[in-house]
Amino acid sequence: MSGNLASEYPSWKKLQQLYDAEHSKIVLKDLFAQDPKRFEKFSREYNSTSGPDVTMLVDLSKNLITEPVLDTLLSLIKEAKVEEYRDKMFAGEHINTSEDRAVLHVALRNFNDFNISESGVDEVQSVLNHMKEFTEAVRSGEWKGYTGKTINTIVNIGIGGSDLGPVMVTEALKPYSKRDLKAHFVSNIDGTHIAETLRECDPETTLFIIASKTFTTQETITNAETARSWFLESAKDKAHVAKHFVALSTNTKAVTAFGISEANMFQFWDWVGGRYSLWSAIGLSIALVIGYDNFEQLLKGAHGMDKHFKETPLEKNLPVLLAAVGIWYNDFYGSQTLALLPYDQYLHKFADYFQQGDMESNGKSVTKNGSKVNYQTGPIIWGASGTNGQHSFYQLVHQGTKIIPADFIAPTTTHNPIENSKHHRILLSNFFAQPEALAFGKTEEEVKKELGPGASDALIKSKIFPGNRPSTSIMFPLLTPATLGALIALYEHKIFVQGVVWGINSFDQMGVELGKVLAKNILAQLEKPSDVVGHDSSTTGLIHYYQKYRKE
Ligand SMILES: O=P(O)(O)OC[C@H]1O[C@@H](O)[C@H](O)[C@@H](O)[C@@H]1O
Repeated sequence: MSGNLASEYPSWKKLQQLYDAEHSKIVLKDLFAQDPKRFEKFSREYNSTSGPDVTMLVDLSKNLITEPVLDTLLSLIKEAKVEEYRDKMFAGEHINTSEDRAVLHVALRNFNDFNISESGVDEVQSVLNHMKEFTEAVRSGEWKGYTGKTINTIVNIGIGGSDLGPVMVTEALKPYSKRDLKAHFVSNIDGTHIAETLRECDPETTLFIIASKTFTTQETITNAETARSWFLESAKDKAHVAKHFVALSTNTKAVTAFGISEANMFQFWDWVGGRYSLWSAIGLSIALVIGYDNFEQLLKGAHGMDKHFKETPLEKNLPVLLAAVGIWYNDFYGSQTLALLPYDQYLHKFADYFQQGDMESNGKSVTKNGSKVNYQTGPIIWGASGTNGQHSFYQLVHQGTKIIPADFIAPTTTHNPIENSKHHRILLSNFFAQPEALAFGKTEEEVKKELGPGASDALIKSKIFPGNRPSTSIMFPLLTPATLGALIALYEHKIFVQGVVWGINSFDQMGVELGKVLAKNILAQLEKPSDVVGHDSSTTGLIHYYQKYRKE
């Protein structure tokens, strides 16, 4: 994050030479045949050294790497001063230079371990205490709605980082949830989202959580106002809002102007980036759903990974290793994407979550110094939970023209061992088989043997799997709150390492602003065709079409 161009580091040049000279010789089938210890060499086991016990296996051996490649990637990470910038982050230095802010999501899950001095850090525990007290009051039924009934439904209204984390985590930790507390998440400005949600809510028993760091986001404020009007249609008296609306925000003024009292506001700080905010008050819906103690386990699991990231040498450091292989594909193999493929239904929102986490962080093309990069930065993140993806897009992953690095993620044990864990054994057999098929493929000879004499050449060719397609496999015993915390933190720090190497600022999001400004301008012009000025003919034509056919 020095702002240097990555391509100017000596190791970058060496990697390019290695790629040019070696990549055609990096053939997984041969590498495994030549080295019976390849798995031992390229896999790492993580065991937490603080907080709850978390263990995780990260197997990098099915990646297109050799020891010289990995060593050079680690040298690149050293040359980019990742360790120095990591320490700056943990020390609260303002590494988000364009916004002059510290980047301290790690302080939200620190529990007084690392010494971090930045204003607000000393308030973290008191907000956690407030969250604990509140969640316990709601979950126990002590917190009553305006007619004296207990709360049985929560609606989190937020978007981006104020939505995706809570959605992903509440889904992932469903086994720990209070099943009689229904949770909804409204994000989209499309009125359908709030309208369909409100149809399932009773104003007497619903709690709205307005989650917005800035409390100015158009979607969230509009949805929150709609929810308040809907609520007041029944409750009538504005004084009842206090029992049914709470806010999670850094903006006290806007929260109180909305009509939510400060007592019902859960604060956080400008050093918490939206896409890193599930650990903050933004996690209130998570704490309500899984209980405060489980929420704390999530934080502690993440802290364990923070400690690992901060204290482990590069060659054993999991976020660093994931970042290293990602750079190798992204910048030398020319891969455009990274597929996140959890073989765990509870993680079905994991890829959605890291779409924002990774793409909003590293989707940049100028360095911190303002130089245009001459290499690829953040990958396109996508994915689906196994085995659904297998019956949809895996065809392209196996036999298409692109190299698609993929992370396969699975628990050894399921929360739902139904039918004697039969489902889980089938699921995991697929989890083991897919990376194997990707890596080793199927040769022409094997296809011929299988088809027997007389098979047409075209049929034979269509059944060949080229193999040598890379993947990383991540396993852990069970998807517990602490394990999930560690897994999320693993990817957060991977993103950090890559951002530092690429010299970009992973913590601003200037690219989301332009469209918002244009939309505001257009909104004021939608009334009549003569108001539509200052656009290209396409945009004008589209707005005119809308004006001609709309019915309101
Ligand atoms: O929490 P807020 O302020 O409403 O912001 C929501 C989202 O707003 C988007 O514009 C930002 O790109 C995201 O990073 C952010 O998470």
